Amino acid sequence: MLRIAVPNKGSLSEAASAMLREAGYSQRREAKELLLDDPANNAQFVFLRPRDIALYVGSGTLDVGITGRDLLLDSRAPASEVLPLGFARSTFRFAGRPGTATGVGDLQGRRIATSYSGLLGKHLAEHGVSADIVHLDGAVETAIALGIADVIADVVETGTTLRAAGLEVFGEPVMTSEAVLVRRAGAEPSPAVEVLVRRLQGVLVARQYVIVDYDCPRSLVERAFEITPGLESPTVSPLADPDWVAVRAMVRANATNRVMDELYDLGARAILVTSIHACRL
Ligand SMILES: Nc1ncnc2c1ncn2[C@@H]1O[C@H](COP(=O)(O)OP(=O)(O)OP(=O)(O)O)[C@@H](O)[C@H]1O
Ligand SMILES: O=P(O)(O)OC[C@H]1O[C@H](OP(=O)(O)OP(=O)(O)O)[C@H](O)[C@@H]1O
Ligand SMILES: [Mg+2]
Repeated sequence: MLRIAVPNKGSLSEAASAMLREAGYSQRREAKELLLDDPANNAQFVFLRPRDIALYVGSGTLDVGITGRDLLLDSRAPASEVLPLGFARSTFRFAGRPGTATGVGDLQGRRIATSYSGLLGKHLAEHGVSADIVHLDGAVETAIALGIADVIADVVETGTTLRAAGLEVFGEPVMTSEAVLVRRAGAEPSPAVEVLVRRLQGVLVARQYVIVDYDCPRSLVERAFEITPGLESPTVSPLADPDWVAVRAMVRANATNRVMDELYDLGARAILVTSIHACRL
């Protein structure tokens, strides 16, 4: 049986369960459930703090888990990323009151508040900077106003929290993060994990791509293929009119309208866009 760690609360929790549900697995209905058996898929889900997931997976207690890339690195657990999952995207950055510092090189001897001491410590060491790390559980942005830190290192998404605290980012981002599927480093290949990965990849593709169908004059197909090359190559079917063909190709969902405009301008007609419910590439 495959044992899968899933975040029980926080930014990752709902999106992780939604993705697993889309991939055909059972997910809990009650936020307090800690364990969920999914006999149809020979799987068991264990709902844990996202910060602890890499530890359970790295120790081999659980087979795979969903956590944040930043949490994985912060944990220093012997687990590695198998598949990026495309949600909970964020950057990990330094911030302070305007004018405090311009980069990591200015942080020698300063007090830096963070919930990611492992990640920050490694970054400072890589830059030869010795600073005083103040470890906090959350609400790190308030630490400067309360006088216990000079700068912070924290997760930034929209920047709203920083602005509200009167802080500005400085220097290069320490890292970019998103939700990731993790496995014990060096784990043996496992058919059950491969099925999970293929299913999750199918969800990612179904979310990121649409199918475009259109009719195209035969004389223009080469130029139409440049607009819709598809993943491997577009499907072409004959039409009753020998001068026209029907074309079908996968297109990035965020390019849908640009592609439709370009096809129309080229001379394609009856351009239809359909969402993908599920797929295996
Ligand atoms: N505002 C955000 N936008 C995107 N990702 C975020 C955001 N806040 C946290 N994350 C990501 O969520 C993961 C942290 O999850 P965790 O549940 O520990 O913290 P949280 O979402 O801040 O929850 P809480 O603070 O309620 O405990 C990290 O991978 C982090 O990058
Ligand atoms: O750039 P933003 O879109 O504002 O998002 C970033 C904020 O979101 C998270 O905080 P959360 O609400 O989880 O509170 P916490 O600091 O207590 O973890 C994170 O720790 C940042 O504070
Ligand atoms: Mg938080």
